Amino acid sequence: MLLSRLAHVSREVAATSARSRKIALLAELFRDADADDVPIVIPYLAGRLPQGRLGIGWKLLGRPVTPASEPSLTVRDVDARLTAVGAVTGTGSQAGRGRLMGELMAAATDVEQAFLRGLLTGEVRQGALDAVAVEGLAEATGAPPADVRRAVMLAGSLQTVARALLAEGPGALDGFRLTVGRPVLPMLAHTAGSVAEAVGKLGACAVEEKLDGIRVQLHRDGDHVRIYTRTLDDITDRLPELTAAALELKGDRFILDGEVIALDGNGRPRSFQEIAGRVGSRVDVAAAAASVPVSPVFFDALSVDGRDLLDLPFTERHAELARLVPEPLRVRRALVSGPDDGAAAETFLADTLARGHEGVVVKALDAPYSAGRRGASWLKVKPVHTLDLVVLAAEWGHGRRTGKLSNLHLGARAADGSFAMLGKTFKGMTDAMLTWQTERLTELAVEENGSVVTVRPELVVEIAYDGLQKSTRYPAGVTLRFARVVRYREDKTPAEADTVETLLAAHPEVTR
Ligand SMILES: Nc1ncnc2c1ncn2[C@@H]1O[C@H](COP(=O)(O)OP(=O)(O)OP(=O)(O)O)[C@@H](O)[C@H]1O
Repeated sequence: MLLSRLAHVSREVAATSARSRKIALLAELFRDADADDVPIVIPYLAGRLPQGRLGIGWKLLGRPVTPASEPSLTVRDVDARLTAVGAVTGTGSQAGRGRLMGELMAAATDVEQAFLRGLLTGEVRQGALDAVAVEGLAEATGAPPADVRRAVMLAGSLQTVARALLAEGPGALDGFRLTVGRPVLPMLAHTAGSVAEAVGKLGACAVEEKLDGIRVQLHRDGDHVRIYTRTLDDITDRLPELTAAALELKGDRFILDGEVIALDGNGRPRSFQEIAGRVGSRVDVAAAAASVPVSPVFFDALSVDGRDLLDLPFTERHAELARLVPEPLRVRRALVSGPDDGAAAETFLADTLARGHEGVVVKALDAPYSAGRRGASWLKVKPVHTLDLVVLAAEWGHGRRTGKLSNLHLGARAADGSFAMLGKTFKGMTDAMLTWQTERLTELAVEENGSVVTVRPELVVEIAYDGLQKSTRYPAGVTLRFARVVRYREDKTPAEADTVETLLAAHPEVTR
């Protein structure tokens, strides 16, 4: 497929607000795409690079190049050329990269150049596009949209499903069933302001401890155990304790969902940083396991003995979990019959906080498992408000912070897929964090204007704040009070950052 086709469709999709028109445009595009174009076309449409990071900064893109008069570049050419730019390293690499980028831009028409600039600086990012693309794909291939959606949920990737559908037709969907050994995206939670609000919304529910560790999905098939993160990375080799624990359980074919945590000598949870460090360390696993031993705590069962449990109500999935997993390895919970029983939920929250955990997750008893979605039937309640925001820019620091990128510009997702700036912060950063963020943000830089460095919106940072206040200076009409950095969330993509809409909904006192 020619890049020019994609660039024009991308422009038209962005320009129309009608969902049905977007779907029709994408369906036409998919009809013309080869299965091998898909791994490039889908991320490009959403404004993502299949290579992830390329470190192509604004300096390389800054120079204008006369555009080609006729389109000739295919999407696969462009992808290969960008991979080549990313591969140039070492002394003189900046000049080498500049030359390759110049050649690419010279081969592109003006519409293609604009598309590539947007792609490389993160501006074409269209957050809400994946859902529309699923519909477009269904229309192009004659597959039922609901079946495509479920296949995407189970495959954890639109690209994988699109490629199979375009190559083999609707029959390819049979290959995407819940299977032990193939991870699925985990179900996520919405936020509620209080336990009373959560119980009021859900009625009969389980109130569970919210453990501040790392989400894990554990697959066991006989003696084979695999462990995946919420981004579906395989971390089996880093957590030998989990494999051992899985082999002790009663069943021999299952998929469980849970959290890995570490406890100190007094049985209180160790910090998230210690667990993250442990899970992130690949080198001397035995030494890491000796200094920070971890254990799993499970809260859901997705498949048992080859039976897919996803559509069963939580009560039934939990009964299966309880059959396989002994109580000490299950999350602590209280069953609450509804709002009249709210005091029991409050007591459980207070007790959970006293034991050092960060809050609770309130779960509807009758709800299915919505893999890959932020289901309305899981509501988390934490006393400290935090938001996951995207770093849009950073300012060079002064004094002790000279040479470091310090003051962060923070954005939440807006309805159109762009990011709306909510405010700035230079608080809460450790020295190690400053060094790390300076390095990462420099790689992501797209423009430098005075002391402000604009970056590709890729880094997600967790921010604590004391409240919202009205502000005419910021696009959403509000700004954060006393925002401070808690930690970077490298396990989250910008598409998972909090939205302006949910933020405003959580603060009716400001928007009234
Ligand atoms: N009992 C539990 N049930 C479900 N998730 C739990 C539970 N205990 C801890 N968690 C963790 O909480 C997360 C659910 O919150 P959410 O979906 O908003 O993700 P999150 O943004 O990572 O949450 P946060 O940033 O508040 O930790 C899960 O991904 C999981 O890692």
